[in-house]
Amino acid sequence: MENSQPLPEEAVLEELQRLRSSIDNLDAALVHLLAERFKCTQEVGRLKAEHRLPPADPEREARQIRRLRGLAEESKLDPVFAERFLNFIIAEVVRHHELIASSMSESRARN
Ligand SMILES: O=C(O)C(=O)C[C@]1(C(=O)O)C=C[C@@H](O)C=C1
Repeated sequence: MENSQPLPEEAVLEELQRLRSSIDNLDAALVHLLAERFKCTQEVGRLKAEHRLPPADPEREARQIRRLRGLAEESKLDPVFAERFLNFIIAEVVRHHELIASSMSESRARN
């Protein structure tokens, strides 16, 4: 900020520490949320494999992206970033679904 007085060094460090402590809490929340999301998607993967449904559902993905972009805009988050982030997660989920499907089809072939 151009017109503000420089903060004394100790106060700067305290402010940095305060912000980093919030960032650490938020990062922990993100990890917990992602872990819960992956628990759900693993169940979806098993259900899809059991019923021989395709791992990816592009129409569902298009709806999710549209919805998330809208939420991002409302929250002043870059919608391009939100879309990339969701695509990154979904790509990993689809990879898990494919692994579940191939291990299920191998075990079907053995029995
Ligand atoms: O909803 C599904 O069908 C899922 O498999 C979950 C999920 C997701 O991670 O949200 C992953 C892959 C699909 O292409 C769509 C969505």
